[in-house]
Amino acid sequence: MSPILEVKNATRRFGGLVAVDDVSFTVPSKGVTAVIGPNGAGKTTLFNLISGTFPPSEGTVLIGGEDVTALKPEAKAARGLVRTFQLVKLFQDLTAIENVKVGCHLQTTGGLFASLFQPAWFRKAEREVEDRADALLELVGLSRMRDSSAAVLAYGQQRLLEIARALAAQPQILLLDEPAAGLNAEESERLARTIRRIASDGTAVLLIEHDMKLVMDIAEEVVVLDYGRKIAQGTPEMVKKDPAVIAAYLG
Ligand SMILES: Nc1ncnc2c1ncn2[C@@H]1O[C@H](COP(=O)(O)OP(=O)(O)OP(=O)(O)O)[C@@H](O)[C@H]1O
Repeated sequence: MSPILEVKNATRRFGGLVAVDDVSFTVPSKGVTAVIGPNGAGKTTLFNLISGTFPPSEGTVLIGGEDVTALKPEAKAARGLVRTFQLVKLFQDLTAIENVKVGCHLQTTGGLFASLFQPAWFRKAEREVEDRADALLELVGLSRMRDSSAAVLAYGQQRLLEIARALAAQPQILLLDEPAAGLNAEESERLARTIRRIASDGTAVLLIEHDMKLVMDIAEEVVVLDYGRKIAQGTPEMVKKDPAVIAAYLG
């Protein structure tokens, strides 16, 4: 399968510190790829340079074969790469459905004129957006919280809602930053099912995760970082047995 995302020899320095050191890997256009590694291994930095928060000091990032290394997050989103954050960034005063609709509206056009005068085509488009947002709430198991404001949702529900909103932009590749952080066992299980569904529906998923069980359950491919370097890559079974990985986690 041709890769949707390619990271080639990516390096990121902060002063004298090499946070990401000559890392290369590809993400196929379907399935779940995970990046793991001990604290400070460089996972967040790698995510930031993939999503465009800042560029790598050296190396390239390609989406669908196009060099997007220097592009900002919005420009990368327009090319199909969307991310969630370790800390939830929802609109707390909006309801669950409204938050997802905001994600849909990043794509739809119409503008002020249409929203004021509501011509038939606009109302139809609005209905479609609403239906899509409802389907996404269903996917993440939040239909019953549809009209509750984001602020009253439990933390785990907010994390799932953030994923629904990211999916509303119909990304080709979804970056999830520690999606299971702070979730209880039941919520993690729901999350795992949701991520598998997303991936089997044809979106590539790249995630950073500390929860090993989740990674082992859902990832087809695992990239392991330690001190900024890629020390292993392979199936969960392979990396679990890799002596370098075991040493990194024990060390
Ligand atoms: N903006 C920055 N300025 C200076 N150093 C930084 C910056 N961001 C990260 N670092 C350093 O780069 C290294 C990698 O950090 P990073 O947050 O990417 O690791 P991580 O694998 O995501 O860690 P964790 O699992 O704890 O979130 C660390 O030593 C960190 O202190």
